[in-house]
Amino acid sequence: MSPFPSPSLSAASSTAFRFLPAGLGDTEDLERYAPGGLHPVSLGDVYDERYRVVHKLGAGGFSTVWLARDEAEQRWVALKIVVADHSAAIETKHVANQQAALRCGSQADSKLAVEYRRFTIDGPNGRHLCLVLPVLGPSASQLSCFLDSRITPRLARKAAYQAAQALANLHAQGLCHGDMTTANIAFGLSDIDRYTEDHLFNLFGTPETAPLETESGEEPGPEAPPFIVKPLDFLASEENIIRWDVQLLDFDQSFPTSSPPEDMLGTPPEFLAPEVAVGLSASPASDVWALGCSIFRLRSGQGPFSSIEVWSPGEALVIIVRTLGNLPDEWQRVLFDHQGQPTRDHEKGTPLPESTDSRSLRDLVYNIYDKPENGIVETGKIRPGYQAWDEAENVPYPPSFADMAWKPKATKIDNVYLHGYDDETDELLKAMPKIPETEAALLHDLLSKVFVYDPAERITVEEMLSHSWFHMDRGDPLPHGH
Ligand SMILES: Nc1ncnc2c1ncn2[C@@H]1O[C@H](COP(=O)(O)OP(=O)(O)OP(=O)(O)O)[C@@H](O)[C@H]1O
Repeated sequence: MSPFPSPSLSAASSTAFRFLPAGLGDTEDLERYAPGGLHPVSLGDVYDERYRVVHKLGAGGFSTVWLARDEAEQRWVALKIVVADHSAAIETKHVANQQAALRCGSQADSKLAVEYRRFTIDGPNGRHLCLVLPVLGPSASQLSCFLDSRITPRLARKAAYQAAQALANLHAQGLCHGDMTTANIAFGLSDIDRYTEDHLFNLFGTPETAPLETESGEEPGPEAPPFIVKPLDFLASEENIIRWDVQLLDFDQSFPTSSPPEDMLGTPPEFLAPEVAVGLSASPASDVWALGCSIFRLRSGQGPFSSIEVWSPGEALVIIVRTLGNLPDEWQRVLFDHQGQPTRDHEKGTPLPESTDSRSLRDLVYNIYDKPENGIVETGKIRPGYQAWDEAENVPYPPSFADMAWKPKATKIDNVYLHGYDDETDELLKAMPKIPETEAALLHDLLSKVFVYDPAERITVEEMLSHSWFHMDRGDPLPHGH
């Protein structure tokens, strides 16, 4: 059990829902179609007299992102439309830093995906910042996600190296990213501008939509769109247009190394460096910690300090301590409030709870599992079958993705597909083939230089770039077509 009540869970349980789920899987938070929230976008809308919305690319905590045709330049763009409440803050807070990131990103081969331009939209829910971005493929969080999706070891090393190069590039310019997570590492697409709208629909299907309905049966007002759109799935096509290249995106939290923000970073706690979690400043070293977490997730499908119990800095520290041992003495005196945030207020704060169990970074690394040959493992045991909720989960990616990604849930162990988070799955995972020992030794060596408490002792991203784990494939040509 978590020592802190989860803010997100308690907020959700106390809120009545206005809208019925759209039944399209993972979409934006529909309740944010309200004043101050998301802009209601419909397919076919034209913004800034030139961007025609053709499909949806995704949604995040603060925005919806749309595939749009730029009629002025005859090219595809991603329109990121930020919630109204957040727009002004992003616009004013980091303009200078973003400009610096833009300058840095405009250099050839910077591996930073920076916006082409920005404008604002006035709508029923307020004024929204709208960023015009290059269209990218799936994020590393989508492609390397627990039992749903994994990337091949070779691609994991390449993507990790490129993410490290991108971060080194930023650091060399005196900037920190501030939100270095797998959600902000995205795979590129091979020349999407060569496709017409019809061609894209042939590849990925026409947009799937569902009417937006309210719990009460009343008609939604102008604050909500009439239809919700299912995001385009780049892995749903037989043709693979995803490149073996990644870019770093989202510079909303970037800052000059010389003036770190005073507030806690908005980074998901599982990527938060321990010094930041105890209330000290973010720095290039805290980016390196987050990069280490991202590298582990790229290679294994999950973060080293991820868990359903990690919602706050305090909870992240509990799992870090369980893995790396006691915090430095001074940090042990820091108190945490009931939401797991560090506080100096002795009335509101309590020390971190003592860790009762432990695990090692070494075990985490050496237990990374890989795809079995042909997606099948036979142990000789007879196991009871398991009925998946959605049989599509057990269908592997099309063959054109074979050298890039695989689905653990399409893996059969004895007669059972890998399915969910229960004791049986833990048992099934033991039968999966593990990362080769030579690679595990290198990865463990790299990560033990990253996951060091003292930021001054932590490896720099520049130093990381020469580590042998990244260069294991040196001399081996990339798979055909990459
Ligand atoms: N340039 C892009 N090209 C293609 N898809 C994109 C692009 N930018 C974002 N997306 C898609 O939109 C989703 C949301 O984007 P993003 O994570 O940047 O939003 P956000 O509101 O800043 O969210 P958060 O802060 O929660 O990460 C991403 O997961 C991705 O699927």
